[in-house]
Amino acid sequence: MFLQQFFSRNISPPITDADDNDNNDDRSSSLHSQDNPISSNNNHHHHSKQFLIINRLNSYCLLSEERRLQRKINQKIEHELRKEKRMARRNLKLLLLGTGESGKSTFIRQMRIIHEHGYETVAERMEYVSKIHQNLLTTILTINHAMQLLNIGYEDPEIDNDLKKSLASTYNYNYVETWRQWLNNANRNFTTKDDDDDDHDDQTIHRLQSLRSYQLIIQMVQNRLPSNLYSLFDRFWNDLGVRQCVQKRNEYDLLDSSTYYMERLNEILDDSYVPSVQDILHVRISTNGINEYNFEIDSVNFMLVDVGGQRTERRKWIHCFESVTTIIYIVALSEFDQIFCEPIVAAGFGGDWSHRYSNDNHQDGINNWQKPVNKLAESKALFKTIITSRWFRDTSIVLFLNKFDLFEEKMLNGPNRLEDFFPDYKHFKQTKLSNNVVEMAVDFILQMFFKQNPEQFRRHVVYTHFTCATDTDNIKIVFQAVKDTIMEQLLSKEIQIF
Ligand SMILES: Nc1nc2c(ncn2[C@@H]2O[C@H](COP(=O)(O)OP(=O)(O)OP(=O)(O)O)[C@@H](O)[C@H]2O)c(=O)[nH]1
Ligand SMILES: [Mg+2]
Repeated sequence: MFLQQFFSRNISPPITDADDNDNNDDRSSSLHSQDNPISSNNNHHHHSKQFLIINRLNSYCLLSEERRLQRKINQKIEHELRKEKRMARRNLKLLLLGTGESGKSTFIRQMRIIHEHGYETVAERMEYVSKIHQNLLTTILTINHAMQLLNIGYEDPEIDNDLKKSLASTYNYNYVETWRQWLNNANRNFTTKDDDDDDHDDQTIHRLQSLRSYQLIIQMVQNRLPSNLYSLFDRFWNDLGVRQCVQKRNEYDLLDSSTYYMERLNEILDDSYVPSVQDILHVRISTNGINEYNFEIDSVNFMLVDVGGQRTERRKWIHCFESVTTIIYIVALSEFDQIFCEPIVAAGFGGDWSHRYSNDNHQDGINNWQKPVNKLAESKALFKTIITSRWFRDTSIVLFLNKFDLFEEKMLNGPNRLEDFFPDYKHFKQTKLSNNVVEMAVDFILQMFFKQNPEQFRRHVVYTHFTCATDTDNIKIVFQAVKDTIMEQLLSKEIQIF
C-alpha cells in the first residue's frame, strides 16, 4: 500500500534542472552559426557594396567556411535520418545496471512473466528446483558458519552435529572426491585420514566451513535435496540460537531469499514440489557476463541488457555501453545496514572491522578491493560513476529504489537504525516534520542519490520509482510508466536514438 502511495508521486522528475542549451549539440551548432562570418556577411550584403568587394576578396575563405557549414548540415540531416529510421523500427536498448544482488535479473524475470507468459508450464518451473534447493542449503551453511563467527550457540546443541553428519552422508562420495581435487589443484597442504570415512567427512566439512567455500557442496545439489532433511532443517530454523543469528544478518552475508524459503520448507522439500512463480522470483542466481533479452511491447522492440553487478563482473560492462536509449539503475534500499562482502572480504571475515560500517570508503574509488564497505554506499558511488560517464551523455536515466518490502520491514521492525550507518540522517530527520519513519528514510536516501548528479550533469533528468522486484503487479505499473516516459522523451527528442 505504501509502495503505491509512493509510486503515484514519483514519476515527476525530481531533478529537472536540465539545461536545454547545455550540451545540446544541435542547438550549440546553431548558436555558432550566428557568429559565423557567412551569416554576418550576408547581413551586411544588403547594406554595403563596399563590403561586397571585401567579401569577394575573401571568397576562398568563405567557400571553405560554407563547405564546412554545409557538411555540418549534412551530418545533422544524416543523424536525423538515422534517428527516424530507428524510430520507425522502434528498437530501444535499455541497460540494467546496479551492484550485485540489487535485483536486475529479477526484473528481467518479471518482464518474461508480464510480456511472455514466462514460467507458465510446469516443465519450465521444474528447472528451478535445484537452484532453489541450492539457495536453501546456502542459507543453512551460511547461518551455521556465522554462528561460530558471532559466537552464538544453538539452543539445541545437537543440531550442529546432526547437520554435519546428515550432509556428509548425503553428499558422501562425490563431495569428498571433488573437495580433494579442489585442494590438490589449489596446491594446499592437506593431509587426510583415509581409514575412517566418518571422520573424513567431518574433517572435510569443517574445512569447508572454515574456508567459507560452500560452492562445492552446493554444486552437489544437481537435482534436489532429499526430503528426509525436512525435520532437521525445520528444527534448525526454529532453534532460538538460529533466530538470534538471523537477527544479526547484516553482520554476515545471508541471501535475501533465505527467510522466504525457510518459511516454506515443508513444500520446498516435498518430493512432489513444483516451484511457484513467486518461488522463482525469489531465487538468487548471480549473473555472469552480459545477457540480452528482446521483448516486443506495443510493436516497440525493447532490448533489455542484464549484466552481472558484482565487482569482478563490472569490468565487462563497457562492452554494452554503445547506443543505449535508457539506463535503469537499480539500488537495493534494504542494503543500508549491510557490508560489502566479496571474496577478498569474505576470506578475511574477521578482518578490518573498523571499516565495516563506514560509508565513506567509496571515496577511495570503486576499484578498492581491500576494505569492506557499506553496500548502499557502494551502490551510490557506482551510480555517480554511471551518471557522470561520457558514455551516457545523451542517455536517459531511470532509478529504481528496489527491495522496498525488505526496507520497510527493516525500518519498522529491524534491529538497526539508518543513522547508525549514515550519520547525516540524524540531522535530516530533525528538519522533517513527518512522523512516518519509512517516508523520511526513503526521502533521505533519494536525496543522497540525487546529490550524485552534479551541476554540470544536470541535463540528466532522473526518473525514480520505488520498486519491489518480486511483486509482479508493482513492476507491471512501474514498467508501463517507464515505457511511457521513454516514448514521450523520444517524441520530444529529449533523448538520443542511435
Ligand atoms: N524481497 C525482495 N527480494 C528481492 C527484490 N528484488 C530482488 N530480490 C531478491 O534479491 C536477490 C538478488 O536478485 P538478482 O535479481 O539476482 O540481483 P542482480 O542484480 O541480478 O544480481 P547480479 O546478477 O549479481 O548482478 C534474489 O534472491 C531476488 O529474489 C525485492 O524487491 N524484494
Ligand atoms: Mg543478475
